[in-house]
Amino acid sequence: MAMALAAQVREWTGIGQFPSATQTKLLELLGKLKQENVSTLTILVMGKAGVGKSSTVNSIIGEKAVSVSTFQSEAPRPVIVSRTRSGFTLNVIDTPGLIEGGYVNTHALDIIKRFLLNKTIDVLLYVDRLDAYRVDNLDVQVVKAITDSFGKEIWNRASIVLTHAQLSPPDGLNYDLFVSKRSEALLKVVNQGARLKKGDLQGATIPVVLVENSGRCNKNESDEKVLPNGVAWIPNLVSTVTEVLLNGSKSIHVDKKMIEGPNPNNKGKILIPLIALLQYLFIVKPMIRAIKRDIGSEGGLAFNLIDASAERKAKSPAERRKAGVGRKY
Ligand SMILES: Nc1nc2c(ncn2[C@@H]2O[C@H](COP(=O)(O)OP(=O)(O)OP(=O)(O)O)[C@@H](O)[C@H]2O)c(=O)[nH]1
Repeated sequence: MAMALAAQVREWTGIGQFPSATQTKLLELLGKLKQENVSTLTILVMGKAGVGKSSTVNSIIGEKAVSVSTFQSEAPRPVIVSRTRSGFTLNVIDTPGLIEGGYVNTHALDIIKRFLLNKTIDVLLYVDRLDAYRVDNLDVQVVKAITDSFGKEIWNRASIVLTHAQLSPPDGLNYDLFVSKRSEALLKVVNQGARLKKGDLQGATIPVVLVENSGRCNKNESDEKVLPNGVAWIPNLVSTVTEVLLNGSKSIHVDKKMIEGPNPNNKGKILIPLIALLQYLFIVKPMIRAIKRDIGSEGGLAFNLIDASAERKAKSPAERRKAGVGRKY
């Protein structure tokens, strides 16, 4: 199995597709990782369906490594894309959308968790679109599902990616203002869904990065794809990933316990037989013993009382006999 996986790791030739300015920046970042003794980077890409997860994977790798579809495929499965470059291995895991028919697709989530068994997630890219104007409870549920699966700590290793970033905000709104409003809304969703408390995050906040996967993305004079605010987004995305990786928090290792761990909603149900056993051993059994003891002693006591009153009332020997005084019980 390990050999089969190793055989799939191809040379990261896609990097050569980027304009030289982007290549230089990417190689600089890889050099920085090497300095920090990081030789593997595994990025997990998650989010709702159709938000641009697969397109973002392809943009990072620099080639059409995973298929991009307008419609969700029949049997969605996670896909790992692995590439090496001078001793460094980049793994990007694309996952199926987490929402189906207005609900969190727990089946898809289960498949993702099983796929990740024994893998270590270095960075989570939580993808959504920039050109969406509201957040709702479904967004909170997606974040909650991710948190329930991998723990709150995963948000220490996360970055929010907003696709479709080449847009003109409505009502002539300033681009940066629009971006910050949308970012705030999503950060709120993450805080709410993950129930993050003060101090839960290693850094001050989860970084938000903008992505424009379209082939029609504007370019600067160095031929790099740029956003309306002039930022060359591919090196910016990789730079943010590097910062998250080196922020001092721990990577998330997905073990058996994590994927088979009790759903927090079922915790109570699992404890029921144990509580019943403890109740039997420490409450019911001692009660039965006490009742038995009481019956025994109460019986004797009742007979003694009859004896005593009969003895007091019985005057003649006949009366005493009739009352059973002196009879052995
Ligand atoms: N204009 C624009 N279109 C995008 C962008 N990212 C993705 N798309 C388009 O959006 C559609 C869905 O993209 P995917 O990358 O398949 O989205 P996904 O999140 O992987 O979808 P599922 O696998 O179904 O969950 C495709 O038609 C893409 O071409 C973007 O940044 N800008």
